[in-house]
Amino acid sequence: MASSASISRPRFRCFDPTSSYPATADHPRYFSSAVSLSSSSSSSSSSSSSSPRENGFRDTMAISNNSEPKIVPGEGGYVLEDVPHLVDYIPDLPTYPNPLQDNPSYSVVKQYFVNADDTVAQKIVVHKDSPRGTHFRRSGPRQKVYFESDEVHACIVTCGGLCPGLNTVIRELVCGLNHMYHVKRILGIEGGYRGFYARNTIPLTPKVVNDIHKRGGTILGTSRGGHDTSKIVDSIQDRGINQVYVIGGDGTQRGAAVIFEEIRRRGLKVAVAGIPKTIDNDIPVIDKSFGFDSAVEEAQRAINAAHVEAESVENGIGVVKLMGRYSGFIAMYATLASRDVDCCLIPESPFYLEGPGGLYEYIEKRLKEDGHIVIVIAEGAGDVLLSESLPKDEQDASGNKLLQDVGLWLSQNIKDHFSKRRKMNITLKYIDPTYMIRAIPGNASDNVYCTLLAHSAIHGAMAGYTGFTVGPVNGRHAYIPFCRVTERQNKVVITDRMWARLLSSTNQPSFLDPKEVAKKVAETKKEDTEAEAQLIDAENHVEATASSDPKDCSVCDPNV
Ligand SMILES: Nc1ncnc2c1ncn2[C@@H]1O[C@H](COP(=O)(O)OP(=O)(O)O)[C@@H](O)[C@H]1O
Ligand SMILES: O=P(O)(O)OC[C@H]1O[C@](O)(COP(=O)(O)O)[C@@H](O)[C@@H]1O
Ligand SMILES: [Mg+2]
Repeated sequence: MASSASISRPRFRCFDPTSSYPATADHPRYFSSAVSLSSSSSSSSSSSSSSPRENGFRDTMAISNNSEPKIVPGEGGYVLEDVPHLVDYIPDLPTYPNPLQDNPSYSVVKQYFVNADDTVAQKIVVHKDSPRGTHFRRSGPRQKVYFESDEVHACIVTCGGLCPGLNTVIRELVCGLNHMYHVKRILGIEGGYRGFYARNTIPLTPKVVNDIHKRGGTILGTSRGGHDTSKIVDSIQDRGINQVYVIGGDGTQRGAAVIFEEIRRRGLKVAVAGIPKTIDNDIPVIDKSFGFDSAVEEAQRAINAAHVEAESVENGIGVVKLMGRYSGFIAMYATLASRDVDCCLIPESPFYLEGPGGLYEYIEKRLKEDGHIVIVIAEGAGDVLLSESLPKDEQDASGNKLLQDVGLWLSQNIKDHFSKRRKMNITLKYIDPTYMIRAIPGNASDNVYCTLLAHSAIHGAMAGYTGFTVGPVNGRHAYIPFCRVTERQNKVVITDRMWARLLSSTNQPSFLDPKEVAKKVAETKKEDTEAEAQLIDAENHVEATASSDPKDCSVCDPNV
């Protein structure tokens, strides 16, 4: 679902020749301005007996807080957007054989360990002459790990809104760490980010989490706001935590990115791994977020009820409001799945009520032809119309825009229009299942998906990767740098085939004038071409910088 139309460009920086670190089997040299340290680390010796603030603590060392994207060019326009690794800022860390090699469940697998060079292509539809394009490091277990089992002290935190499958991810992190890597010390941080410094922790064991995947919500609790980076990292240091698993949406991943930066600045041997959670499916790059399928499935029940109500009366109108603050994926997929919906309204596709081609005209047509209509509206749709009539500008504790009830507003407007102005007898039922679709446990396929996400995160952290988010890219799980999942939101592209399929299945008006459509298609094509040109630039750029005076930055800036 991540659209090629909104490919964002990597930011290319100067190649800093002082920034190289020793190549390892799993970790080839790359070009970046990553930090270099003046002395070797002894932090790998941290173990269960290490005292607070000694656990890889290197506060006094001069470490740059500047972490640039790690861009590795290859042949034919190949670009690897790599994730950070602990050895980027703590060289000479010892490695250990992966305990999975002795695990009877896994040792039977031929080629169980991922090849160090495996990467996953972001774009898989290519032309004969197109560049190979952006790739991400393939996730999975590595032959060597950077933590000994009894050295690991992991923590798990859940932040932001609820989502089906949260408890499954927690469960699989705990069981995966324990069963695959024999990790015994795992802490649950209560109540989101602020829990690091203001709440209790819960020791998590496979026994404690055994049944939690059958429950909705998160056993750890969650919150918005309350992200205080230095207090959080102090708490990580004080507790001797060296693996941080953060489950949350775009805001949470942004928070994890700054935690990672601070950890890196302090020179701590602490891996930070993000597991993307968003019921709205608005995280870019990854194919789909966990819980999304469960939510779409649950939304069917509300749509079904609206349909039954609407078709049982004369001029019946069913309005269902679904989640989707900025992205209309839930509404779009719920509509496509249901086939009972006559009109789907999402934030990405502006609509209007009055006049030819407007919503009222379409409703009247449906009522005349079918006797009823079902409308699905995402909560962020029609935001402009709504704020014109009811101006209000509020935010939640995380800075997300607080929305007014568009379903109620639309229902009232439809009633006023048909009853008062058109003098038609209509019966409108408004159903708002908002929180019902996210408070459920994950369904079967989401539960399997959550397991893979948790395992990817564990393998990555054990292998020493840090500052990354996990997720499938074109079906293969990968490690994605935080910046790539936070730089924009995934949105329904209304010039893509999926939205066209929806328009064709509901037969609703597009609410767009044909000139606007042509303009959008042209914009999309231009963005695609620019993104491809950027990839070629990337390769040329790195070649040029590697062979030029590193102080000459004119080659670094594509605008020069
Ligand atoms: N830019 C940011 N920097 C640091 N923390 C952030 C940032 N944006 C959000 N957060 C924190 O991430 C957590 C979750 O964010 P929120 O937007 O509520 O949910 P989600 O992660 O689901 O998008 C909150 O505790 C919030 O304070
Ligand atoms: O009322 P709350 O808990 O703030 O949550 C409502 C919001 O959460 C969302 O599901 C998205 O939240 P996240 O960013 O946490 O995934 C929106 O669709 C919705 O507006
Ligand atoms: Mg969010």
